[in-house]
Amino acid sequence: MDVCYNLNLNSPQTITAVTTSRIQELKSQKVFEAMLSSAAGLAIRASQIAFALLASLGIDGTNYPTQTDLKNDTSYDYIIVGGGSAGSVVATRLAEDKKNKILVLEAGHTPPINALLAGLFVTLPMSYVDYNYTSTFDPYAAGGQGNYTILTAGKMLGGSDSLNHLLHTRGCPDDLDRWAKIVDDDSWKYENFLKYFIKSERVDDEEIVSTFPQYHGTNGPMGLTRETSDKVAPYLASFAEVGHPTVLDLNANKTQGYTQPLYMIADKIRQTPAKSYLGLVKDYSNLHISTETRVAKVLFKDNVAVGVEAIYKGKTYTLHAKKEIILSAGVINTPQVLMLSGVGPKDHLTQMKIDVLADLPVGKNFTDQVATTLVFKTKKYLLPNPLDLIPDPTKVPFPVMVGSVALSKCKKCPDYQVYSLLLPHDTPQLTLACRDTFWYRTDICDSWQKQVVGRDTLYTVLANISPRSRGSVSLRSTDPFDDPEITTGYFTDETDLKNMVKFVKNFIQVGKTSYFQKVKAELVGLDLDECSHKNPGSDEFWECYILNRAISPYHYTGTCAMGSLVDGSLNLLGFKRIRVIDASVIPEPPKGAPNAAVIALAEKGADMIKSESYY
Ligand SMILES: Cc1cc2nc3c(=O)[nH]c(=O)nc-3n(C[C@H](O)[C@H](O)[C@H](O)COP(=O)(O)OP(=O)(O)OC[C@H]3O[C@@H](n4cnc5c(N)ncnc54)[C@H](O)[C@@H]3O)c2cc1C
Repeated sequence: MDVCYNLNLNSPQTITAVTTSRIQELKSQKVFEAMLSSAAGLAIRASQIAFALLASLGIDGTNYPTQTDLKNDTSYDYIIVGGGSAGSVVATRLAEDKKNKILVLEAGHTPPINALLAGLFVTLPMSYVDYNYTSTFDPYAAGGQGNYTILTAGKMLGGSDSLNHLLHTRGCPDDLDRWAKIVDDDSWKYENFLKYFIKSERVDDEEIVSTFPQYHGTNGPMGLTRETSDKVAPYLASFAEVGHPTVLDLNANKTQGYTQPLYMIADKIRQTPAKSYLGLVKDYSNLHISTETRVAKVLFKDNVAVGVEAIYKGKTYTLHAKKEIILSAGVINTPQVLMLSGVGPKDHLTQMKIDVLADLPVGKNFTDQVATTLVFKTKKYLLPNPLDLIPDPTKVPFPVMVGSVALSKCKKCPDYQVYSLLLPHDTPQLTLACRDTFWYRTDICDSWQKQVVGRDTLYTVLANISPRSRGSVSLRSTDPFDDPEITTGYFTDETDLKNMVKFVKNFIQVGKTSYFQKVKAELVGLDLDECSHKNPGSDEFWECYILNRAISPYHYTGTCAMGSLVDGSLNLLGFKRIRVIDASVIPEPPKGAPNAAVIALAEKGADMIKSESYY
């Protein structure tokens, strides 16, 4: 078997063998070698090593609850599987009531210190705090990544929130109203759900709070700060010139327009539920957390969930839940745990030789807001000489704009969302975005980098926030440590490709505005070999471009969807004392990045648990 190398920060041996197919592919494309030989790669590696050393000194340890000593056959009131975005919120809210004895089982580690520093987010993927998942072979929509889509997922307390891109976007009120209809439960309607967004937030921006007091919270655990950079002003004006207004906040009464992002950062620290929520209860004696502990399966007695089987350092523990088990292992792993427990599609479980407890569509409906990238180069004009910049690890290292756009002015909700980064000329920033954040092939990133020498760049990730295509998560084997099989399903519904072409054409109109003309803006990277036979600018060309430059923005949802797998109270259908509370229950994605909705959903989930008679 071919083996490639990945830096493992947790281990004294910094090189570990990793074997997923895409990572093998990356090796064959010499990404890692290129990283090691380039200035950008060296910078990443140097900071990974530096922060590994800090982490190994335990400098970050005080931010989180201490490790519990697992004992076989112990009983708890609630067992939470996965201490990620949702699991941390539920654990905190339940632990606040000291009568509850809570156990959180988290497969990953305590986050390293670079997970708390926004400017270092690029150092986290492909390290030991990432599952390093890849899709199944996909020559149709994953060409730009070497035929396997990279599907980053956080493997640490705080889950994917501990390594995500920090953008706080709630989506559109209509999202919640649709979910309410799906489960026929008005408590999910936006007007009733808004309180959970508010409860989770501590917005540190006077202008937003004073303009929209009815929409925002100022006392919640998740601190939020708005980026304010004067560098983006001419760009915002350009988007306004083509009909997309500049707004103060996309999370209040307006959900369309361009704005500067509200980041999950406060007091210079990344806000993750692991730190911001669990940190509040970290010293409570009723909260028990075991990291590096993989839940293999849920144990049922008849149709009642009574415990879990978990593996810590090679030893298997049986742990009992007197009241409930809450599955919060995320869109990829919650279905894995359920299927290993005998709950899933009958044919698939039978094929895997797993006894079937319930035939349910677990793992179907995998949804991701598939994206593509558009790169404008502009005159070396706006941004200062990068040599004058002193990188600040507590800040996102470049100005960003978020745009939410509907193609029709009559629509209530946006159709696509963009994250536009302003990258200074002659820095490795473009390579960091292209190769080390969105994992394009090295030859693509090298070519883009060459084409922007001496020029500033507007690097835009454009996501289809209402995709119709669906993929799936299934088991590769019955080994709980084996990666599940993930098929993204990107563009399997052809409407998505047609719509994406419309979105791209709508977005690039900005190239015609007065400012873009003044700075001689020009799209780069349109000379891709795969599309050389297409007429540039035609719909066919853009379809080809999109398929060959498709990426995941890592906004997965839907594999245990409300309505088909869980009810409006997030109870697993057909079973008792078991809920799913994480992004997997979201039946249709929110019209924005999902984390804000996941955290609010977990707040609501905790309230629903508290309303049970046995609580
Ligand atoms: C690179 C990246 C960038 C992103 N950027 C943004 C952004 O800017 N804004 C935004 O809103 N959203 C963003 N997202 C998405 C957002 O972070 C996720 O939607 C959200 O974190 C999902 O929360 P969750 O609780 O469902 O799962 P997670 O937060 O992933 O938590 C699942 C947890 O369960 C643990 N686990 C898994 N299996 C087991 C098991 N068998 N036993 C025990 N524990 C287990 C995992 O280790 C993990 O800690 C991004 C995601 C990624 C990966």
